[in-house]
Amino acid sequence: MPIAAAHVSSPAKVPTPIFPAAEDQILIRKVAEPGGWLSNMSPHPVEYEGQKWWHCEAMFQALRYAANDAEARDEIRRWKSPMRAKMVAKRFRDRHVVAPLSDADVANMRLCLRLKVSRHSDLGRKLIASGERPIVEDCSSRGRRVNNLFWGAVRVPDSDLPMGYAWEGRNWLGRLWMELRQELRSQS
Ligand SMILES: Nc1nc(O)c(N)c(N[C@@H]2O[C@H](COP(=O)(O)O)[C@@H](O)[C@H]2O)n1
Repeated sequence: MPIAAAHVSSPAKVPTPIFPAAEDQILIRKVAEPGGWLSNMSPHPVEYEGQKWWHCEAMFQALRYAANDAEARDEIRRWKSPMRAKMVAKRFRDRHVVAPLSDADVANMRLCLRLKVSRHSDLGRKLIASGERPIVEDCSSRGRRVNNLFWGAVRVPDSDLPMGYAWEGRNWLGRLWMELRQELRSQS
C-alpha cells in the first residue's frame, strides 16, 4: 500500500447522509473514553518522512501545508497537546495547499491512520478484534458544523428506531477506520 501525502482537490458537495445507529457501534469521542484510541487526538506518535509527530491530529493538520512550508509545519508539530496543534494550524489557513474536507484531505487522513497502526501494532490487533462493529465519530456534543458532519456524525432523534436515533453525517473518520480494518483483516 503506498504511503504518501496527497495534494489539493475540491471539497465534496453531496447531501449529508443519514445512517442507522447500531447497538454494537464503537464511538469515537473523548480520548479517555473506550473508543478514544481511534481518535486522532490519542497520544500515539507517528513518523512520516523522517519526522516524528506527537499524534495524528498534528500531522493531519500539517499535511494541509506545503512540504516546504516549514514555518507552518514546524509550529504545528511542536505541540504535544492535540487541541493546541489543531488551533495553531488555523493561524496559517490562508496558506493551505490541501483544501479542508477535500478528497486530498481524506487521503491524508487515510495516510495518518495507516501510519498510526503501522507504528502501534497493538492498535492494529485491537482494530481487527473489533470485528464488524460500526465505527462512528460521535460529534453530537460539538454540533452540526460542516467539519463535524464530514469527519463524524451527529445524533438525530427518531423514536421509531430501535436505538431512538439515527446518525447524520459522512463519518469519514469512522469509514476510514473500517476500510483499514478490512484491509488489515485481508492481510492477516
Ligand atoms: N474540534 C474538535 N474537537 C475534538 O475533540 C475532535 N475530536 C475533533 N475532531 C477532529 O478534528 C479533525 C478535523 O479537523 P478540521 O476540523 O477539519 O480542521 C479530525 O481529526 C477530527 O477527527 N475536533
